[in-house]
Amino acid sequence: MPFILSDLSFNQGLWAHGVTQPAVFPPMAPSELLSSWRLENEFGFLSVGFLCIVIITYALKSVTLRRKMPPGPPGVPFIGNRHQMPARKPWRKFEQLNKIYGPVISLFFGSTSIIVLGTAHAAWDLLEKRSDKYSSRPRFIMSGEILSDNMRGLMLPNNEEWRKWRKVILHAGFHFRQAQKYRVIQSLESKVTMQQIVENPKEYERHIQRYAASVVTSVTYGRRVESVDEWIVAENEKSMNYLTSVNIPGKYIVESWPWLLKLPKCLQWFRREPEAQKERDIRLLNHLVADVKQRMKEGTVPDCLTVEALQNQLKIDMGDLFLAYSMSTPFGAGIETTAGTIMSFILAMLHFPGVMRKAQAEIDSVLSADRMPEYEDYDSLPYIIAVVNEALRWRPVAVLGGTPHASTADDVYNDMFIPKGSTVFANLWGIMRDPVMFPEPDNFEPERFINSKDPRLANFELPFGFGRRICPGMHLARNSVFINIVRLLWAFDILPALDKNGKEIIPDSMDYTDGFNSKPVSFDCRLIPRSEKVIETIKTEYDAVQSKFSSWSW
Ligand code: HEM
Repeated sequence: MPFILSDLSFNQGLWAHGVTQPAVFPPMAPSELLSSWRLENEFGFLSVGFLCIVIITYALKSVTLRRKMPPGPPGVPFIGNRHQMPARKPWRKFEQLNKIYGPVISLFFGSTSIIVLGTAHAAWDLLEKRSDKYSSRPRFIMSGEILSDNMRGLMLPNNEEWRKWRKVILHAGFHFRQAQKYRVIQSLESKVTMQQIVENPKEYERHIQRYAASVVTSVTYGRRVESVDEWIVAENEKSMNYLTSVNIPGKYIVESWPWLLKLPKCLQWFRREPEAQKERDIRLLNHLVADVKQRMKEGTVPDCLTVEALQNQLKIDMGDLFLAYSMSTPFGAGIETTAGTIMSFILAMLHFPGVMRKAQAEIDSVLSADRMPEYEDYDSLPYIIAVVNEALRWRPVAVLGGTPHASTADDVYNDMFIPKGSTVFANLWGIMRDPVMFPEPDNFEPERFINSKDPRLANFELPFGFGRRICPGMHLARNSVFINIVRLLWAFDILPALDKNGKEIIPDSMDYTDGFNSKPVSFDCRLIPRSEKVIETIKTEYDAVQSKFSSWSW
C-alpha cells in the first residue's frame, strides 16, 4: 500500500538525520563508551519503535477513513492531493475528477478533507437539505481572523455573529422586495452606461465596471460613482486586492500551524503587515458610515443599506465596527460578479450570433427604437430571461461556488462518510457543465430554459449557491444583469472586432481569469448602434437622468 510505505520511509528518513548529527562531547573511557552506546541504542530502538507504531496507526486510520469517504485520486502521505492540483483554474481539474470518480469526490489537502460536489443534485442534497451541517466556512486565519478580526460575514462560520450579519444584509438590504426598490437606481445607472457606450464604445468594459461599482455604492451608501477612477473605487479595490492576496493557500505558515497564534503577539511576525492594512480598512469603512450619518442629520441621504442598518442598530444589536464592516460586504461580493457576468454575455454573443438575432427579434416584437426596455417589460420577454439564465450558466462567475462551505458534523451520504470539518466546494464550473442537466454544455442555448419542465431551471438560483449561504445579493444581481443585457441587445449589434485586413477576431471563449471569481480576459468587440433612432432615445433618456443624480456624488 503506497500510502503507508511512503509514509514510513519519509519519517524514518527524517528521524535518522536527527540522531546521527554528532555533537561535541568530552572524551569517554571505552567501557563508558560501550554502555552509553547500548543505552543510546536502546533509547534509539525504543524511539524508532514508538514512532513506527504512531505512523502505522496514523496510516491505518487514514486508509480506513479514506475507504469510507467518497472516492478520489490516491494522495501522498502528509501532503494528500495538494500537489496534484494545478495552481491555475483548479475548477477544471475538479470537473475532470468528478467525471472519473463520480458526483461526490474527496481529496486531502494536508490533513484537511476536501469534498467536491460535481452535480446540482449532490449540492442540493447536502448544502440545502442538510444545511444544518453544511452552512459553515473553513477557518480563514489570515484574511478572516487577523486581517478582519472576524468582522467579514462572508468568511464567518455558522455562528450567532454570522446570523446577525446575514439578517442585516438581507432584511436591511437585499431580500426580494427590498431589491425591487433599487431597480430605480439600476435603471438610471444603466442609462448612463448605454450613453457611455455610444460615446466611447471601445471602453465598454470600463463602462460596465463603473455601472456595477456605482450600483453597489448607491445601494450601500447612497452615493454613486461617475468613473472607476474615483477614490472610493480605488480604495476599496486596494483593500479587496490585499484581502485576496492573503487568501492564497500555503502562503502563510500560520494557516497550517494555527498554534503559532498562541505565541505572545509581539512574536507573531506574520501579523504586522495585515494589521497595518486592517487599520487602513477600518479608517475607510468608518469614514463611509460617518458620511451617511452626517447626511442623515442633514436629511439629504437616499434610502440605502447603511441608513436601514443604522436606524435598526439597537434592535439588531450590532456594534459600530461590525456594522461598518458589514456595510462593505457588497464591495467584495457584488462588483466583479455582476460585471463579469455581463462580460460573459457579450463574449457569448460573439460566438453565438444566432442567439443575438433571436433575442433582438423578441425585443423588436415588444418595443420600438424610441422606447428603451424597462423592468416592466420583463414578463413580455421570456427569451431574454432565458438569455440571462444562460449567461449565468455558460460561464459561472463564482466558478468554485463562491467561498467554500465547511461541515460541522460527521455525515453519511449515499453510504459515503463525510467527516466533520470537511471543506466543501460546490464546483459550479462542473455543475453547469453536467451534460445530464445541461446537454451540450459548451453551447450557449437559452432554449434549454424555455423547453425544460424542471422547476429548478425555471427559477434558476443555481448560479447563486446553496442553502443558508445562498447569495443574499442575487435579486439585486439578477436585476442588474437583466436590465443591461436587454438594453445592450435593444441598442447594439454585438460584433467581433476586425483586424487591419477586415477579418473578424473572435476571442477565445475559454480565456478566463483566475481567482474565486472568474471573468473573461479583456477582449475587443464592436458595439454598433442598431439605428440613429436608438442613439437619439439613449441620449434623451440620459439627459433626463442627470437631474435625478445631482445629490448623489461623492
Ligand atoms: C451575478 C452576480 C452574482 C453571482 C453569480 C453571485 C454568486 C454567489 C455565490 C455562488 C455565492 C456563494 C454562495 C454559497 O456559499 O453557497 C455568493 C455569496 C455571496 N454573495 Fe453573491 N453573487 C452575485 C452578486 C452579488 C451581489 C450584487 C451581492 C451584494 C450586493 C452579493 C453578495 C454576496 C454575499 C454577501 C455572499 C456571502 C453569503 C454568506 O456567506 O452567507 N453577491 N454569491
